[in-house]
Amino acid sequence: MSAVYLLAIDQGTTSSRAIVFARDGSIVGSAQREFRQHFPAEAWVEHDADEIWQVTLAVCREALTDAGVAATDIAGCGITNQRETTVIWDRATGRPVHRAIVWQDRRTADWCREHGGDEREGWLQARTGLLLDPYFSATKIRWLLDNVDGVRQRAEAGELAFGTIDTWLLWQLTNGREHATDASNASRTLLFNIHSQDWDDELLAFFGVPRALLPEVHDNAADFGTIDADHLGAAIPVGGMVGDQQGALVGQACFEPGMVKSTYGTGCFLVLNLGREAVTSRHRLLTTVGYRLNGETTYALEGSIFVAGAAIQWLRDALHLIEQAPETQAMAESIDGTDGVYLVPAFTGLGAPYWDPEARGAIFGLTRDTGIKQIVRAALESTCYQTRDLVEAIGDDAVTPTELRVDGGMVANDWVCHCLADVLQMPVARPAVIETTALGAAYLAGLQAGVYDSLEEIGALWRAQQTFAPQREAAAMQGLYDGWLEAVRRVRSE
Ligand SMILES: Nc1ncnc2c1ncn2[C@@H]1O[C@H](COP(=O)(O)OP(=O)(O)O)[C@@H](O)[C@H]1O
Ligand SMILES: O=P(O)(O)OC[C@H](O)CO
Repeated sequence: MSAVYLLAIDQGTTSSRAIVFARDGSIVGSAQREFRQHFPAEAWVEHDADEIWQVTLAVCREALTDAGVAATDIAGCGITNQRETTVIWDRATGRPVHRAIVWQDRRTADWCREHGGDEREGWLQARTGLLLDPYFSATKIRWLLDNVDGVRQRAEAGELAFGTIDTWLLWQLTNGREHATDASNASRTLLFNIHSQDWDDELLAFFGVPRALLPEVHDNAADFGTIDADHLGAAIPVGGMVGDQQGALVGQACFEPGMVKSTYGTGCFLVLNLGREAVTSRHRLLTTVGYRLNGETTYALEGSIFVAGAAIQWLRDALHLIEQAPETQAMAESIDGTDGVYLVPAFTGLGAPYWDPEARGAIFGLTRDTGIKQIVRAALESTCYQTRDLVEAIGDDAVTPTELRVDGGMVANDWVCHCLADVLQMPVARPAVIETTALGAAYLAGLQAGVYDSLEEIGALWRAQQTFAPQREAAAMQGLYDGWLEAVRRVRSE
């Protein structure tokens, strides 16, 4: 019998990746390509959905070649994606009516402000677990319906389809046969009721979105159709679909309530498994679908920090204090502390749990002795302090985790992992397979294909590459964290 492989498509904000995994979760081959970012106006961000499809198809082919695996040896494909990003296309031609509006795009901020208010926000949070914010898909769809010629009429006539990027790729991969999404992606639109697990007519009426636009919503491991043989050389079933942060929750095998993962890329997304209970946050964290399997929903609480690795990019590209991100490790290690220097990277406001779009970044505590190393270390520390802000909030809303599973480009930095363990006063585990998002999608496809029988079987495959235990004293860390809270207080707009 030939070996069994799984193909994961990871369609991110700046690049598409495809990875071929073996049954044990090891990587056999991969490929990655970046695509163009479009910034047509201040705070607007768009992607060309056709370009996304083309680069994604290309990396799938390249990954199979890199792995030396034929499409016929792939038991199933899983798709994971940048979430919320919105595409509307013509069902007859498969052509988008406009460029995709990306999750980062803020063009609907005024609409959100005008239609918000405590009562309305409470109503939305109770149904969707989310906030009224341009981040989510609903107001992006509305903008397309209101601003692109003929789109509202064509949508109402059933001629058009809406999808997040998972749905768009599935449509293309199946040559227009499948118009479907999964519960985790649907739960990021503001149109999906996370309790009834269905599109919600009252939400659709509020945002003015015709139901005819919407895809079917499946479990995360389900029959999503089959990739047409002309794309990859043989028909491949699509058995898994999941938003990327929930994909990492699965890839990190956080299957028990109270388990939490945190992904450190450009920003940072921390996701806690809530089990069957859709806890409502008092700290403006998001209640979302972690995953839905066999019709049973596991909920999750999510906190997002806008700037994590992006602060390191800023040190490199704007301040020219470093040439490469990995240099920051030795610089931080070479001093005992920042001598009271704090860097609050609120470049685009503050995310969870503050949600203060008007706040701006600052560096505090500068003296004649402050040098590059102190500023670099303060930038790394800011990511750890912001993680503690989120952990404190989820502890108050739900449960304080006992361990943090981390992934993403920034945790290649050992010093960051040590610092996280110290600031959180809890062990920080870095897994052997760092591509957790794609791995999660592959696992879901493997569940559907019968490669795995259960989440327990998948959980047993998870291995820590290294676990970092707290080394510095709790009292000293509390003192440093108090200094951070004071620095945040000083940058806030209210
Ligand atoms: N050794 C390192 N130390 C600190 N930051 C790092 C290191 N390596 C990468 N980074 C940061 O991690 C980010 C890249 O991580 P990645 O997971 O690829 O992000 P994304 O998927 O958001 O593009 C960059 O912002 C970079 O500055
Ligand atoms: O593509 P990423 O990794 O930046 O993730 C984007 C998130 O899904 C947005 O919610």
